[in-house]
Amino acid sequence: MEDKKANIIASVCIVVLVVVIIAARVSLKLSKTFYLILGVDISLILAVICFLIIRNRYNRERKLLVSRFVSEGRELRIEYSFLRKVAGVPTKFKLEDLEEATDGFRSQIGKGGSGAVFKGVLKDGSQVAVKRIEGEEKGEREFRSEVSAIASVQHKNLVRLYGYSSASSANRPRFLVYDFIVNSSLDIWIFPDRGNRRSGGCLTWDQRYQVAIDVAKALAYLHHDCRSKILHLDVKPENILLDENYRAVVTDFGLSKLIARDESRVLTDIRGTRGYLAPEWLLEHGISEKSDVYSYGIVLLEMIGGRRSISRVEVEETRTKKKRKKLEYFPRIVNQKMRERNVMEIVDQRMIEANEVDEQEVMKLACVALWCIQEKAKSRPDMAMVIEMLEGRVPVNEPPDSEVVVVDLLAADDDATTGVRKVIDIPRLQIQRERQFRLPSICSCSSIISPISPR
Ligand SMILES: Nc1ncnc2c1ncn2[C@@H]1O[C@H](COP(=O)(O)OP(=O)(O)OP(=O)(O)O)[C@@H](O)[C@H]1O
Repeated sequence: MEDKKANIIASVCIVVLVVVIIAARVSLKLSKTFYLILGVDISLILAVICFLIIRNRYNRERKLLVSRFVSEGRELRIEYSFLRKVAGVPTKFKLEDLEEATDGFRSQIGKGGSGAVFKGVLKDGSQVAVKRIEGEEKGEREFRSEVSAIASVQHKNLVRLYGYSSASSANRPRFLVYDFIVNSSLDIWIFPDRGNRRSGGCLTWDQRYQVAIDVAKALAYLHHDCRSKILHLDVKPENILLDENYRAVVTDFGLSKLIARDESRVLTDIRGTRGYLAPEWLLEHGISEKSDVYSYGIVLLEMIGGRRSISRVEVEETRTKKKRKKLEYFPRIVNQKMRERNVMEIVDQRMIEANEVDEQEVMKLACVALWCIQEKAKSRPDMAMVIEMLEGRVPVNEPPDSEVVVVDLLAADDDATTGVRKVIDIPRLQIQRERQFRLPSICSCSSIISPISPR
């Protein structure tokens, strides 16, 4: 616009000067004054033409420079976003992007303690799982620990955090965007259909064994190979996703804790899911990576048996013949059967029927699991050692005859039998020594932690 204006003014000036020359020629003939006016006019016309040439050249160069900067900037931005992707740096999404990706949060694929999870497709075609984190204070804490823990980790058995969207105001939900893992979580592949939770099918023995190794590798990486030690603190089948090849991908870092490499224990508020909690949450001073090892041990047992570590079974009273529900602690049964050399009796019946189970491997997995759930944290192996044992590079000895504490065995509600996380309230828990729960052998269950009052 500016250019056009200047060109018009210059052209008008030239025309005026030419008109002046013509008028002077007509009125003054070839007099001295005419030549003077002609000289001045020609100099002015030349000056205007020079000005136009210089100005246009300057403008052309400026435009070239600007367009070069713009294209370089675009290239830089593309390169930067590529590098972010390669380095795994999470992207910050706008709420509208996520609304568009999830078609207005329509297809819910799961629901956890912190909020619902939706399936979505991003503009570049990537399939994602969008987790909506609700709750003001708790939501913010979970959001922060999840982003800080997972943003810095890269491992094929850990879910990739694609991005996030933080709340614009305090009471609005936050979002975490993960890679979509097609086969959902392990629980639906190992526990038979439970009415409220659909069953995905029955994972084969080989697949279960592989999942055990994959999860061990993910945890070993978090515990030993990251700049800070990362404690997951919520290891359970619901937080182990299965990809298209039924390989495990550990997710949900909402409760995780980063601790310095040289810190061996850390004091923190009690968190996790009933049924998977290590006894040191209440019995010792602080927790450590061995608390994850404990939860992992419970998951191993659940994979072998195709049942929760704590379940309600119906029993008939011998005297009254009345039916009543009783809580059964699976690790205790595993221990007994192992001692009696009847380990195949604890295996998921569906795998036995398919005739696909290797007894030696069952023995090995059960022993590793019982090592992992030892009462004393220091008696448990670390995750690196678990991998060595599972992959057969280190022999697995029979676990020692030590006490194992059952956390929440007498919980009044059903949480421990469903894997649903509940905030655990310490003042409402007490530790009791219950003789009738003493196990006869390797894994003796002598302490019960139960709520003082039912919820
Ligand atoms: N990345 C993902 N890809 C596919 N499905 C997912 C993904 N993340 C979560 N899900 C599904 O959503 C469910 C809920 O996940 P979420 O992590 O919110 O809750 P949870 O682990 O069950 O409970 P809590 O958060 O209380 O421990 C999972 O069990 C799984 O079925």
